Amino acid sequence: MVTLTDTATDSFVAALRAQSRRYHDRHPFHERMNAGELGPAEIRTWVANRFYYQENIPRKDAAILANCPDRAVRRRWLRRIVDHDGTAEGEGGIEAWLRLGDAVGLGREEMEDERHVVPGVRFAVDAYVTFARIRPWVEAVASSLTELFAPDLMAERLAAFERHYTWIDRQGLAYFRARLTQAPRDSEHALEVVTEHCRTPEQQAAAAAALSFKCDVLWSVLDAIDRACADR
Ligand SMILES: O=C(O)c1cc(C(=O)O)c2c(n1)C(=O)C(=O)c1cc(C(=O)O)[nH]c1-2
Repeated sequence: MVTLTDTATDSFVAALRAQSRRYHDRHPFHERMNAGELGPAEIRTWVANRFYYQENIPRKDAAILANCPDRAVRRRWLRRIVDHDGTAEGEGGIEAWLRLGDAVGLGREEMEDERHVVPGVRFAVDAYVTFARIRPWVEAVASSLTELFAPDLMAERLAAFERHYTWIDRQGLAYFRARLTQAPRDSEHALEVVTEHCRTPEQQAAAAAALSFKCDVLWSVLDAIDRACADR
Protein backbone atom coordinates (compact mmCIF):
# COMPACT_ATOMS: atom_id res chain seq x y z
CA MET A 1 0.00 0.00 0.00
CA VAL A 2 1.05 3.56 -0.61
CA THR A 3 1.31 5.44 2.69
CA LEU A 4 0.87 9.16 2.38
CA THR A 5 3.47 10.63 4.67
CA ASP A 6 2.73 14.31 4.21
CA THR A 7 0.46 16.76 2.49
CA ALA A 8 3.00 17.38 -0.28
CA THR A 9 2.84 13.71 -1.28
CA ASP A 10 -0.90 13.87 -0.89
CA SER A 11 -1.29 16.75 -3.31
CA PHE A 12 1.26 15.19 -5.71
CA VAL A 13 -0.82 12.01 -5.88
CA ALA A 14 -3.97 14.10 -6.31
CA ALA A 15 -2.33 15.96 -9.21
CA LEU A 16 -1.40 12.67 -10.86
CA ARG A 17 -4.91 11.28 -10.40
CA ALA A 18 -6.41 14.48 -11.77
CA GLN A 19 -4.93 13.61 -15.15
CA SER A 20 -7.71 11.06 -15.50
CA ARG A 21 -9.51 13.99 -17.15
CA ARG A 22 -7.15 13.55 -20.09
CA TYR A 23 -7.40 9.75 -20.24
CA HIS A 24 -8.50 8.05 -23.47
CA ASP A 25 -11.73 6.73 -21.96
CA ARG A 26 -13.15 10.10 -23.02
CA HIS A 27 -12.01 9.79 -26.60
CA PRO A 28 -14.99 9.80 -29.03
CA PHE A 29 -13.84 6.44 -30.46
CA HIS A 30 -14.02 4.77 -27.02
CA GLU A 31 -17.33 6.48 -26.33
CA ARG A 32 -18.74 4.99 -29.54
CA MET A 33 -17.19 1.61 -28.71
CA ASN A 34 -18.75 1.51 -25.26
CA ALA A 35 -22.11 2.66 -26.60
CA GLY A 36 -22.12 -0.32 -28.99
CA GLU A 37 -21.93 1.88 -32.08
CA LEU A 38 -18.91 0.35 -33.84
CA GLY A 39 -19.27 -2.06 -36.74
CA PRO A 40 -17.13 -5.21 -37.19
CA ALA A 41 -14.68 -3.44 -39.55
CA GLU A 42 -14.08 -0.69 -36.97
CA ILE A 43 -13.57 -3.21 -34.18
CA ARG A 44 -11.08 -5.09 -36.35
CA THR A 45 -9.18 -1.89 -37.16
CA TRP A 46 -8.94 -1.12 -33.43
CA VAL A 47 -7.83 -4.66 -32.50
CA ALA A 48 -5.17 -4.85 -35.24
CA ASN A 49 -3.79 -1.39 -34.41
CA ARG A 50 -3.86 -1.82 -30.64
CA PHE A 51 -1.89 -5.01 -31.17
CA TYR A 52 1.06 -2.81 -32.08
CA TYR A 53 0.78 -1.19 -28.63
CA GLN A 54 0.55 -4.58 -26.91
CA GLU A 55 3.58 -5.94 -28.78
CA ASN A 56 5.67 -2.97 -27.73
CA ILE A 57 4.78 -2.86 -24.03
CA PRO A 58 7.39 -5.50 -23.03
CA ARG A 59 10.06 -3.64 -25.02
CA LYS A 60 9.10 -0.45 -23.16
CA ASP A 61 9.31 -2.31 -19.84
CA ALA A 62 12.66 -3.82 -20.81
CA ALA A 63 13.95 -0.27 -21.44
CA ILE A 64 12.83 0.71 -17.92
CA LEU A 65 14.62 -2.34 -16.49
CA ALA A 66 17.76 -1.47 -18.44
CA ASN A 67 17.80 2.06 -16.99
CA CYS A 68 16.80 1.16 -13.41
CA PRO A 69 19.64 0.71 -10.90
CA ASP A 70 17.32 -0.50 -8.09
CA ARG A 71 17.31 -4.30 -7.72
CA ALA A 72 14.05 -4.44 -5.73
CA VAL A 73 12.22 -2.34 -8.33
CA ARG A 74 13.63 -4.46 -11.17
CA ARG A 75 12.54 -7.67 -9.46
CA ARG A 76 8.92 -6.50 -9.35
CA TRP A 77 8.96 -4.76 -12.74
CA LEU A 78 10.07 -7.98 -14.44
CA ARG A 79 6.63 -9.43 -13.74
CA ARG A 80 5.12 -7.09 -16.36
CA ILE A 81 7.25 -8.59 -19.12
CA VAL A 82 6.25 -12.10 -18.07
CA ASP A 83 2.57 -11.07 -18.00
CA HIS A 84 2.75 -9.96 -21.63
CA ASP A 85 5.20 -12.45 -23.10
CA GLY A 86 4.32 -15.49 -20.94
CA THR A 87 7.00 -18.02 -20.05
CA ALA A 88 6.18 -20.44 -22.88
CA GLU A 89 4.52 -20.56 -26.29
CA GLY A 90 0.77 -19.99 -26.07
CA GLU A 91 0.89 -17.94 -22.84
CA GLY A 92 0.73 -14.27 -21.90
CA GLY A 93 -1.10 -11.10 -22.79
CA ILE A 94 0.18 -10.79 -26.36
CA GLU A 95 -1.07 -14.30 -27.05
CA ALA A 96 -4.42 -13.34 -25.44
CA TRP A 97 -4.61 -10.31 -27.73
CA LEU A 98 -3.95 -12.56 -30.76
CA ARG A 99 -6.89 -14.70 -29.59
CA LEU A 100 -8.99 -11.56 -29.41
CA GLY A 101 -7.95 -10.96 -33.02
CA ASP A 102 -9.08 -14.44 -33.90
CA ALA A 103 -12.43 -13.84 -32.15
CA VAL A 104 -13.07 -10.70 -34.23
CA GLY A 105 -12.05 -12.39 -37.49
CA LEU A 106 -8.42 -11.36 -37.86
CA GLY A 107 -5.88 -14.03 -38.71
CA ARG A 108 -2.65 -14.28 -36.72
CA GLU A 109 -0.56 -13.52 -39.78
CA GLU A 110 -2.29 -10.26 -40.58
CA MET A 111 -1.91 -9.14 -36.96
CA GLU A 112 1.73 -10.16 -36.71
CA ASP A 113 2.86 -8.71 -40.03
CA GLU A 114 1.36 -5.33 -38.98
CA ARG A 115 -0.25 -4.76 -42.38
CA HIS A 116 -3.20 -2.92 -40.79
CA VAL A 117 -1.10 -0.68 -38.52
CA VAL A 118 -1.50 2.96 -39.56
CA PRO A 119 1.35 5.50 -39.41
CA GLY A 120 -0.10 7.56 -36.55
CA VAL A 121 -0.37 4.50 -34.29
CA ARG A 122 3.17 3.40 -35.11
CA PHE A 123 4.45 6.91 -34.46
CA ALA A 124 2.69 7.28 -31.09
CA VAL A 125 3.64 3.82 -29.79
CA ASP A 126 7.25 4.22 -30.93
CA ALA A 127 7.36 7.56 -29.10
CA TYR A 128 6.32 5.79 -25.89
CA VAL A 129 9.08 3.17 -26.24
CA THR A 130 11.64 5.88 -27.04
CA PHE A 131 10.51 7.89 -24.01
CA ALA A 132 11.25 4.89 -21.76
CA ARG A 133 14.66 4.47 -23.39
CA ILE A 134 15.89 8.03 -23.16
CA ARG A 135 14.19 9.63 -20.15
CA PRO A 136 15.16 9.01 -16.49
CA TRP A 137 13.69 5.68 -15.42
CA VAL A 138 11.43 7.20 -12.72
CA GLU A 139 9.76 9.38 -15.38
CA ALA A 140 9.21 6.28 -17.51
CA VAL A 141 7.62 4.59 -14.49
CA ALA A 142 5.39 7.67 -14.02
CA SER A 143 4.30 7.47 -17.66
CA SER A 144 2.85 4.01 -16.98
CA LEU A 145 0.46 5.51 -14.41
CA THR A 146 -2.34 5.80 -16.95
CA GLU A 147 -2.99 2.30 -15.66
CA LEU A 148 -4.46 3.93 -12.55
CA PHE A 149 -7.38 4.87 -14.79
CA ALA A 150 -7.53 1.68 -16.89
CA PRO A 151 -9.58 -0.70 -14.66
CA ASP A 152 -12.82 1.35 -14.91
CA LEU A 153 -12.47 1.52 -18.68
CA MET A 154 -11.67 -2.21 -18.83
CA ALA A 155 -14.80 -3.08 -16.81
CA GLU A 156 -16.93 -0.81 -18.99
CA ARG A 157 -15.41 -2.33 -22.14
CA LEU A 158 -16.07 -5.89 -20.97
CA ALA A 159 -19.70 -5.06 -20.24
CA ALA A 160 -20.07 -3.26 -23.57
CA PHE A 161 -18.58 -6.13 -25.56
CA GLU A 162 -20.76 -8.72 -23.84
CA ARG A 163 -23.87 -6.63 -24.36
CA HIS A 164 -23.42 -5.07 -27.79
CA TYR A 165 -20.88 -7.11 -29.71
CA THR A 166 -22.40 -10.55 -29.29
CA TRP A 167 -20.81 -11.68 -32.58
CA ILE A 168 -17.48 -11.81 -30.70
CA ASP A 169 -16.82 -15.05 -28.79
CA ARG A 170 -16.63 -14.21 -25.06
CA GLN A 171 -13.50 -16.29 -24.70
CA GLY A 172 -11.78 -13.72 -26.88
CA LEU A 173 -12.22 -11.19 -24.06
CA ALA A 174 -9.87 -12.99 -21.64
CA TYR A 175 -7.23 -10.27 -22.11
CA PHE A 176 -9.47 -7.60 -20.58
CA ARG A 177 -10.46 -9.85 -17.67
CA ALA A 178 -6.79 -10.43 -16.83
CA ARG A 179 -6.07 -6.69 -16.91
CA LEU A 180 -8.77 -6.06 -14.29
CA THR A 181 -6.38 -7.46 -11.67
CA GLN A 182 -3.01 -6.82 -13.36
CA ALA A 183 -3.53 -3.08 -13.93
CA PRO A 184 -4.32 -2.18 -10.26
CA ARG A 185 -1.38 -4.28 -9.03
CA ASP A 186 0.99 -2.65 -11.55
CA SER A 187 -0.19 0.91 -11.01
CA GLU A 188 0.02 0.54 -7.22
CA HIS A 189 3.65 -0.46 -7.54
CA ALA A 190 4.37 2.35 -10.01
CA LEU A 191 2.74 4.87 -7.67
CA GLU A 192 4.84 3.58 -4.78
CA VAL A 193 8.03 4.04 -6.85
CA VAL A 194 7.06 7.51 -8.05
CA THR A 195 6.03 8.84 -4.62
CA GLU A 196 9.22 7.47 -3.09
CA HIS A 197 11.57 8.93 -5.72
CA CYS A 198 9.89 12.21 -6.59
CA ARG A 199 10.34 14.38 -3.50
CA THR A 200 11.15 17.82 -4.93
CA PRO A 201 8.66 20.03 -6.81
CA GLU A 202 10.85 19.64 -9.94
CA GLN A 203 10.82 15.85 -9.75
CA GLN A 204 7.07 15.86 -9.14
CA ALA A 205 6.49 18.19 -12.08
CA ALA A 206 8.58 15.91 -14.31
CA ALA A 207 6.49 12.89 -13.24
CA ALA A 208 3.24 14.75 -13.96
CA ALA A 209 4.60 15.78 -17.36
CA ALA A 210 5.49 12.16 -18.13
CA LEU A 211 1.95 11.07 -17.31
CA SER A 212 0.57 13.87 -19.44
CA PHE A 213 2.79 12.75 -22.33
CA LYS A 214 1.41 9.21 -21.97
CA CYS A 215 -2.18 10.49 -22.07
CA ASP A 216 -1.23 12.15 -25.36
CA VAL A 217 0.21 8.85 -26.67
CA LEU A 218 -3.00 6.97 -25.93
CA TRP A 219 -5.16 9.78 -27.32
CA SER A 220 -3.08 9.93 -30.52
CA VAL A 221 -3.41 6.16 -30.99
CA LEU A 222 -7.19 6.50 -30.96
CA ASP A 223 -7.16 9.60 -33.19
CA ALA A 224 -5.21 7.62 -35.79
CA ILE A 225 -7.53 4.61 -35.49
CA ASP A 226 -10.60 6.85 -35.73
CA ARG A 227 -9.18 8.50 -38.86
CA ALA A 228 -8.35 5.10 -40.42
CA CYS A 229 -11.96 3.97 -39.84
CA ALA A 230 -13.36 7.16 -41.40
CA ASP A 231 -11.12 6.71 -44.46
CA ARG A 232 -12.20 3.13 -45.11
O1 LIG B 1 -6.99 -0.81 -23.25
C1 LIG B 1 -6.63 0.14 -22.59
O2 LIG B 1 -7.35 1.16 -22.43
C2 LIG B 1 -5.31 0.10 -21.94
C3 LIG B 1 -4.73 1.23 -21.41
C4 LIG B 1 -3.44 1.15 -20.88
C5 LIG B 1 -2.93 2.37 -20.29
O3 LIG B 1 -3.73 3.11 -19.69
O4 LIG B 1 -1.76 2.68 -20.40
C6 LIG B 1 -2.75 -0.08 -20.93
C7 LIG B 1 -3.44 -1.18 -21.43
N1 LIG B 1 -4.69 -1.08 -21.94
C8 LIG B 1 -2.87 -2.48 -21.45
O5 LIG B 1 -3.51 -3.44 -21.88
C9 LIG B 1 -1.55 -2.67 -20.99
O6 LIG B 1 -1.04 -3.79 -20.99
C10 LIG B 1 -0.83 -1.56 -20.55
C11 LIG B 1 0.49 -1.43 -20.14
C12 LIG B 1 0.66 -0.10 -19.90
C13 LIG B 1 1.88 0.61 -19.52
O7 LIG B 1 1.93 1.82 -19.74
O8 LIG B 1 2.82 -0.04 -19.04
N2 LIG B 1 -0.50 0.56 -20.13
C14 LIG B 1 -1.41 -0.30 -20.52
